[in-house]
Amino acid sequence: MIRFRNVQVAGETEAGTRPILTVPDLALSEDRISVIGANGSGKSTLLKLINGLALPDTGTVDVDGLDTTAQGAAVRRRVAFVFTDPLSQLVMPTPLEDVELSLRRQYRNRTERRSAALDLLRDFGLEPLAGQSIYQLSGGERQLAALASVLAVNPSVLVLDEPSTLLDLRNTMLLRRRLASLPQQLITATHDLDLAQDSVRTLVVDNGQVVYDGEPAAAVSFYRELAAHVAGSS
Ligand SMILES: Nc1ncnc2c1ncn2[C@@H]1O[C@H](COP(=O)(O)OP(=O)(O)OP(=O)(O)O)[C@@H](O)[C@H]1O
Repeated sequence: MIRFRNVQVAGETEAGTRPILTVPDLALSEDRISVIGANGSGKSTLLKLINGLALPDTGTVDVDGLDTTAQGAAVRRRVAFVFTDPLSQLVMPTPLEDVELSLRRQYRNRTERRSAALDLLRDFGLEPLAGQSIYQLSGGERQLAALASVLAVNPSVLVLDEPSTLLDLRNTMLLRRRLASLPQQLITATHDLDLAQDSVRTLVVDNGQVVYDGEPAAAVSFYRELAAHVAGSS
């Protein structure tokens, strides 16, 4: 269970400090949650608060009772973050080495580690590409490799920040299928309103606040009306 209490995050700008996100009280326990909203509304900030990549200026965020400020390392062992651009995630030259790096705590023995890494890559259909340079992979293959690497540490929660933005339709469908099969709790920020509906609960963030929280189809309708209203008045 993820819990936000009296959370405020402020950002420094040339004009001074301004609020970026305010979340008075939010409990996230559903296994598939999506977050939608306009550019700059605060979605990434909300996601980063869940694994301590961003810390609240006031209030607290905790995951299964672990405080993200005081117990950040323990939180990050539970909560993995998948970035939009897999190249900011993949630190090793090949998918195999990257997954092996993630597995280094679980498998001290090199042969066992390699075999476990190959098993994981096989699950993602990436075994034939295990030794390929990450720069030679397609965007979709890279995103799946980043996902495999993140899952290697056995997180209980996966936070995904616009995971399909760089993917074509086929790879987006592949990613959606792969995500649907995962046992982890998934919290996904996205501009893809189909992907947003692969969830049981959707938060709409606007101007640094959660302005709608409910069933995905209703949340998407709310967001469409909000966007149309804003576009109409500008
Ligand atoms: N460290 C920071 N200092 C100052 N402002 C920040 C900081 N981080 C984010 N912001 C600002 O806070 C607002 C929310 O940013 P955030 O990245 O959470 O939005 P988002 O909803 O994820 O946007 P997008 O859909 O474009 O990715 C933006 O106006 C951004 O410029």
